[in-house]
Order: sequence, then C-alpha cells, then structure tokens
Amino acid sequence: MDTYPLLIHSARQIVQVVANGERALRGRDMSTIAVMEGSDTEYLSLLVNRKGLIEDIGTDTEIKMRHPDLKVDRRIDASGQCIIPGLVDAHTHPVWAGDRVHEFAMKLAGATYMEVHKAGGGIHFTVDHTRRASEEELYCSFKKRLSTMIKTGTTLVECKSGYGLDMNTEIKMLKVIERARTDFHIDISSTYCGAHAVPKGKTSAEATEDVINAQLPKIKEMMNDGELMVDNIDVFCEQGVFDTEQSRRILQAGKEMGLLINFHGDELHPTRSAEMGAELSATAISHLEEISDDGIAAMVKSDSVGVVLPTTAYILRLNPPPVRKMIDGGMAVALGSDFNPNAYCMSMPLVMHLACVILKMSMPEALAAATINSAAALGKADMHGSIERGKYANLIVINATRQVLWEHLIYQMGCHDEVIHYVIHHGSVVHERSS
Ligand SMILES: N=CN[C@@H](CCC(=O)O)C(=O)O
Ligand SMILES: [Zn+2]
Repeated sequence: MDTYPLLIHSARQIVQVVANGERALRGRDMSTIAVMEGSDTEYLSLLVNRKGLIEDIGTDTEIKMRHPDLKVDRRIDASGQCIIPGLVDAHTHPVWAGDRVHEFAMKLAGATYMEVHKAGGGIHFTVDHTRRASEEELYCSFKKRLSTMIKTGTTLVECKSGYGLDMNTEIKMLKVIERARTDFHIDISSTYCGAHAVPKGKTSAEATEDVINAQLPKIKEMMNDGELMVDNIDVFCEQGVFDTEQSRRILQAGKEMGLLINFHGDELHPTRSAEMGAELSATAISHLEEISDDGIAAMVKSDSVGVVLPTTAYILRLNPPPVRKMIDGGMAVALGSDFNPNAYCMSMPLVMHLACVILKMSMPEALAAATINSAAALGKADMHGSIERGKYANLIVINATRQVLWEHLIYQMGCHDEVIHYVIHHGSVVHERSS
C-alpha cells in the first residue's frame, strides 16, 4: 500500500488557476481562473506524494474512493479554508548590503531615481556596500529576506545579481544565490545581471565588452564545472545606462550560453526595449512603464511575458505601465515585487493589491499574474504556478472566515499572516501561522 506525506482535506475551495496544462494565461484569458468549489455537504482534498508533487485533487469522497486505506504522515484539516498555488515572484534583487533609507527621504523631497543614480547614489551606493560585504554577510541577510518571502506565500522567486558590476562580486552574489537554492525551502530562479549599471570608471561600451568577453565566459565555465547554476540573463536597458544595441549584444551573448532572456526595459524612457526583446524571443521583459504600442504588439507575437512591478511606479511616482492595453492586446502579464533597496517590498499579496489599485487589474488577473504567468516568465510553468496533478505541491492554505475566500489575500492590505495559515513547499509545511 502506498503511503503519502501529506493530505489536506475538507477545504472549501481549491483555486487551481489553470486546470488543463496551460503554460500561461494570455490577454483576456487572464480573467478566467480555474476554481474548484466545495459545497455545504461536500468538501475538497489535495494529496501529495513522496516526490513532493501533487498526486491527486478532488472531493473528499473522490479521494477516499480513489485511495482506499489511505495512509498519510500528516493531515491538515482545512475546514472552511481555501488552497491556492504558492506565489511566484518574477523579479527581485535580494542580495545586497547597505539599505537606502536616506534616499527615500531624498525622493520624498522630489529627487528622481536618475538624479539620485547620477549623483553616485542608487545602485552605485549599494554596489559599494555589496563589494565590501563578505559572502557570509550577504548570505545571512539574504536568508532572512527569503524567510520573509516564504511567510507571505512566495514559493518560487527570481533572484538577480547586479550589485557587483565586476567579475568577483557578481560571482560572489551568484554563489550566495546558489547556496540558498540548495539550503533553503524555496525554489529559486537565478539571474546574472552584471549589466545592471555602468560601473564607476568605465564607459557603457567598456562595460558591455567586459560583460560579454570576461564575465559571461567565466560564468559559463563555472556552470560547466557545476559550480553555479544560472537560469536567466538580464540588463538594465535604459537611457544613460545600457543603450538598446548594447543591451541586445549582452542578451544575445547570454542566450548563446543557454540562458533565458529576462531583462529591464522601457522603464524610465521609451527605448524600444520591448521591440528589441521580442526580436530576441525574450522569455520576459520587466517594467515596461514606457512600452510603445508597437512594443506591445511585438511582445504578443513573440509570446514574451510582460513582468510588471507596481512597487516601482508607486515608490518613484512614475506613470504606471499600461497594463490594460497590454492585457487587452493579448499579452501574458506577470507580477514581481522588485524587492531591492529602492523598493523595499517582499510581499506578493501586497504587490497583487497594488496591481489591482494602481495598474487596474482585476483580482483574478492579479492572481494569474502572480502564479502561472510569473512561472511562465521564468520558464517554469511546467512545474509551478497552478494546482494540477504532477506539479510541485507548492501551496498556500488561506483562512478567511467569510464566504468569499481567496480574494482576501489581495483585498487585505498588509498583515497577511492573519490570512495565510500554511505555506507548503514540495509537500512540506515551511510556514505555519502562530495561533
Ligand atoms: N531599474 C533597475 N533596477 C531596479 C532598481 C535597483 C536599485 O535601485 O537598486 C529595479 O528594477 O527597480
Ligand atoms: Zn529590477
């Protein structure tokens, strides 16, 4: 007889998000998510197998019938509660030293992001501190941040380097990310972002050559030797940082190494990043506050996912990305927290809330964007982002006392530990609300 590590039973609702193996929800399909509803007489169960995968989903009766004499190590009674997929944060900068509280005050007083950056602050400030920090110091603060993310329901997170801008520090950051990938109860997609800013003392042309001819070959060597696993290539394609042609060359070089293209584009100025990324078949492009209509059409055609970051527009008081146009045009839109020393937010429930209010997304769109579509932005929608048989059992059990259940996670602005009862990673409980 088979035994199983976990059964969640008696749930009122299972929000699958997608139920038929869809790898993303595009355009208007984002507003139709798959939800299994229990009734007053019949509740729902989810069974996890020893590989940490979802073995079965159904009504309590169906699961009992399909698995007679069921033996499980742990049963969670989810009476009146709801199960949703673990959240996927598609864009973060979580490895750094030196916060930037002082710059928040400058920005509140009217300084723009680029004014702070050009005055040697912003990314440069963080680079100075990160270069000086030891790998151990970076790992310690990174672990704390990951724990916070887990508590707010994130089970897969994209993590960028990019506060080194030189070979040694970029590799130090990637090693820190690599350590957490093996030591920590969260799935990680690792991104090399050595072209996050032009390092002091170099021109953007020199920095481009350094990334293409020195840093990327070294990273490739380390990947071949099994010392690093890197998934994505990123660049900050922006006026005064890396121009569109330099960005194209960097992304192309990364793609030739097998990395997925996933970069910052069309954020502060329209640079035709979206058009360029679509030509390279980018898996995803982030920000897009200044995307053009042609850029939207090109990304729809190339199936590139648009990762929007409501915290950026919020904190920098930017025009938000034209998400309604993007969705109505047929794009798959995903969400990320953009956690970094500029936008200090690790909570995807809050990001979904901001996406609804600031970006005018509906709650189903926001949930799709923070699950299946953000998994698609990382090329991981085969195993993440929905509750379907055979996918990782990365789940959140939500406890809301009223009739409307999953929406509480988005409706509530902060204090999400009241709503999040359990966070489950590969079938193991990694966070349980203290009662
Ligand atoms: N725009 C570029 N990168 C980050 C900000 C990084 C920083 O300011 O430290 C972003 O995505 O918002
Ligand atoms: Zn970013």
